[in-house]
Amino acid sequence: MSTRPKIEVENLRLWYGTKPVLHGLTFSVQEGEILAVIGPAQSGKSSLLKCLNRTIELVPGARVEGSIRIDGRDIRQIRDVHALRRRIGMVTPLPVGLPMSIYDNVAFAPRCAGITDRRELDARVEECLRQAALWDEVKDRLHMLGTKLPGGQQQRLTIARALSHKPDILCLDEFSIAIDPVTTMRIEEVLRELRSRMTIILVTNLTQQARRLADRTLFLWKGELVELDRTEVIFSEHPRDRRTHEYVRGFFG
Ligand SMILES: Nc1ncnc2c1ncn2[C@@H]1O[C@H](COP(=O)(O)OP(=O)(O)OP(=O)(O)O)[C@@H](O)[C@H]1O
Repeated sequence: MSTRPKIEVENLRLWYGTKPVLHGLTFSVQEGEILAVIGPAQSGKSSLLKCLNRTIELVPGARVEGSIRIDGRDIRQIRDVHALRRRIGMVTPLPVGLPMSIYDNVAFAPRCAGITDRRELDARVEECLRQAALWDEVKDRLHMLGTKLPGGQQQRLTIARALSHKPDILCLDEFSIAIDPVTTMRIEEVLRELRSRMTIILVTNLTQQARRLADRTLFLWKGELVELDRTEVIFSEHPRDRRTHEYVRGFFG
């Protein structure tokens, strides 16, 4: 992990209509680290991810204050919002396969980016499916409908699609909610492999998943950043805040 901040969030506030949801978050994410964001339901974890890729702008009535910088640049100043979103791969809780073949699911973004050469596309599809630990299972049926895959494979296909943009940041929102423990472990291995190449933000209700994977863990509670520290500190007997201790021990959630 480098010590260069990839993402710098400063005094980030969010409202849906008049309802305050994020209350002035300030933190940074280092290049090449896995940062876990944990917290009970409705704490604002998914909303935070939406602020990062500016999809929050698609939510009627949402208002954002404060700043987010990626590689030192304020994301509000990025004119081409689609270019920003391509840099940030997003994996949602339930797999969202496009109604097309496995191959086309992964080739979709590169084609949109203008790649037409078949060999280049083949190579990109294979690379992304390998990175998502899915290649060996699907290489002989790439032209099968992606949505026909079982849930765990579909979620890995979603990851392959997120990687097909060649993002330098990968955000995962409760990626294991609909998949079995064995597939979850495989994807966790994939994330450990990917961390050397990209910065990863992992939103999870599973505190033990954060403990297994994250370099640092941020505890969000009712839109407030309660504590951010190295994961072993957050899960130790003595995190800084009593609420962190109670949450990770399962006293509330
Ligand atoms: N589009 C929306 N319009 C209005 N309120 C919303 C919207 N999306 C989320 N909220 C509210 O914002 C708050 C934070 O929700 P968010 O989904 O960000 O939390 P979360 O920590 O990701 O929760 P969960 O773990 O249940 O997914 C909740 O009170 C939720 O009801």
